[in-house]
Amino acid sequence: MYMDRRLLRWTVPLAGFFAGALLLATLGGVMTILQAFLFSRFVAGVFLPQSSDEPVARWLILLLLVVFLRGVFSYLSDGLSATASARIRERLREALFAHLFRLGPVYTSQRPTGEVVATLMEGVDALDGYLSQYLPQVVLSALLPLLVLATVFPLDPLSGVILALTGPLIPLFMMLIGSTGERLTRRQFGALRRLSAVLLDILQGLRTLKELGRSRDQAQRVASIGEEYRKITLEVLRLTFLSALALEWLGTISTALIAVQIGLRLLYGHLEFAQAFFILVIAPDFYLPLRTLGLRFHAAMNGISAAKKVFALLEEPSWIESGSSVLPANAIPLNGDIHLENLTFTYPGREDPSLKNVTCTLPEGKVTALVGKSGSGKSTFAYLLLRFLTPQNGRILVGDVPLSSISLEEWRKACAWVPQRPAIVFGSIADNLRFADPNASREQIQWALEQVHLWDWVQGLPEGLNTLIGERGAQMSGGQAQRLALARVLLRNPSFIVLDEPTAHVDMVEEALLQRVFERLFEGRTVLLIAHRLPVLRIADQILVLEKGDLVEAGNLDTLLHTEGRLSRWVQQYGGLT
Ligand SMILES: Nc1ncnc2c1ncn2[C@@H]1O[C@H](COP(=O)(O)OP(=O)(O)OP(=O)(O)O)[C@@H](O)[C@H]1O
Repeated sequence: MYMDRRLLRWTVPLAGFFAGALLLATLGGVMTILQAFLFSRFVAGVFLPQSSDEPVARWLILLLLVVFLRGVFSYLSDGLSATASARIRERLREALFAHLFRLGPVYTSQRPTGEVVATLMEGVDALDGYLSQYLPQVVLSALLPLLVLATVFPLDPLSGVILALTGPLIPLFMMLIGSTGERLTRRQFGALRRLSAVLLDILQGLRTLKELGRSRDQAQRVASIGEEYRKITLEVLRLTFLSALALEWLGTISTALIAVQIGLRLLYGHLEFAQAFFILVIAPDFYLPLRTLGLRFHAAMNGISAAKKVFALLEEPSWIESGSSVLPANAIPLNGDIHLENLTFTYPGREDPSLKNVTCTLPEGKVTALVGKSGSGKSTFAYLLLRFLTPQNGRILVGDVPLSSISLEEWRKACAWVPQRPAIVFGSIADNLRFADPNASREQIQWALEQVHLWDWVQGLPEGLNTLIGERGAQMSGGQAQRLALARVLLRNPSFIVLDEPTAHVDMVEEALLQRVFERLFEGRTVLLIAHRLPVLRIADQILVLEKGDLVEAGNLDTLLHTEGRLSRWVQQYGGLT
């Protein structure tokens, strides 16, 4: 039988639900046998003259009661397994989200978002068929036929032998088609993930694609993956229908075998009518759980393929150490100079380190700018400080305390990161600010917005702070989105800030506004400013120059400009600091 051990482990905390569902389904099975018995007695009572003194009305009332109870047991059993499945999926999704947070932005940025979303949404939902239908059915398909067999054998051993011999043909058939089914569903799920990834990428980059006139190519790309998905889905459906047909056929032939031998023996008077009729009525119910297992097998295959992807993501090793807090929380210095000592980092799968033996200090309360050509290691440097990555060699000290001994949670509270395009989530302006501090009062929010010169704008909006801003801040300009992100930083009041040149994509007016915001924001805080343009260096107290992962220059702007080095050469080559 197809089982996934890792998924089974997740069912353990809800074993009570599954046991309840199985118990109720077994009671339903007992009701099925009783129903067949009462039905055969009722029919015998109505149609056979020698049974005229049979309490027919009583059989009928009992029969109706049993049918009702069977329905109730089946409803409750389905409800319990569906609830267990929903809870497991909810917990799995929570665990996946938590793990994605642990993996951090470096991991998510190198995976297609659509693929991760498909695993989180469709992938986890695909487990439902496995958990709520297939898993209980595996047990029931062994239990219920045994129950029927135990009832039929004492009544009529010959029919019992035929049932016992034909029953295993169904699981045998399922095992034969199992590997083909598994291969096909794995391909189907893979195609679905690819389709989701491509669609999301296209939607996110639609404007660029239109500008480049490449939207038609992308439509063809979607069409070709869609076609691949259609073909594989049809193959899966063909296999599903063919196997359903074969299972029906096996069940019907086996029931017919029972019917023929019972009919003949009835004809020659070797069997009583009520007994023969009972066996005939109950025979299909012997095969039913096995056939149902066969039909649910495809849902299970889907679930197993999805489980592989879900657990692959869940077991993805993190590049971040959580850090063990050796000091009491109030004794951890979350400010002080930040020292980097011989820091080296190589991305998994890469040969060359992206940062080589870097040693420097970010002085407390000062602004350090980081410059270097694209790919020189600026983001890697920042990610190591933010602990999105853990260095393979060297260490970072905050004051005298190694960063690795500070708990990740404490450190994250002390840091703020403002990327070039900050995340503005769909929700109100207030929601976007409370992202940083869920307990922030209206006054604090107003204060933060005033500091970043957004309060007048917010007041002019019809719904003020409750105005909805779209995904990626669709109704805000780039500069306003930046300032909203800076208001969040103010609310959090961190001691260390990393900014990835926030003025890179804004006009001169906005840049001037941002400069004023920076003055207030940087006051008394240690700042690392990744600079992509030279004018921004004027704000910095210290400049670090990176080249291919090496720290090649460090000093203040005047010193570096008057030294023959990279920075002065770049200023001469690419324009001044205006
Ligand atoms: N996730 C990753 N996996 C493997 N290699 C990576 C990864 N991220 C960055 N690199 C490599 O590490 C080196 C430094 O990259 P990094 O992003 O730190 O440079 P950068 O100076 O920030 O560049 P940019 O200014 O273009 O953002 C580059 O060679 C890059 O290809």
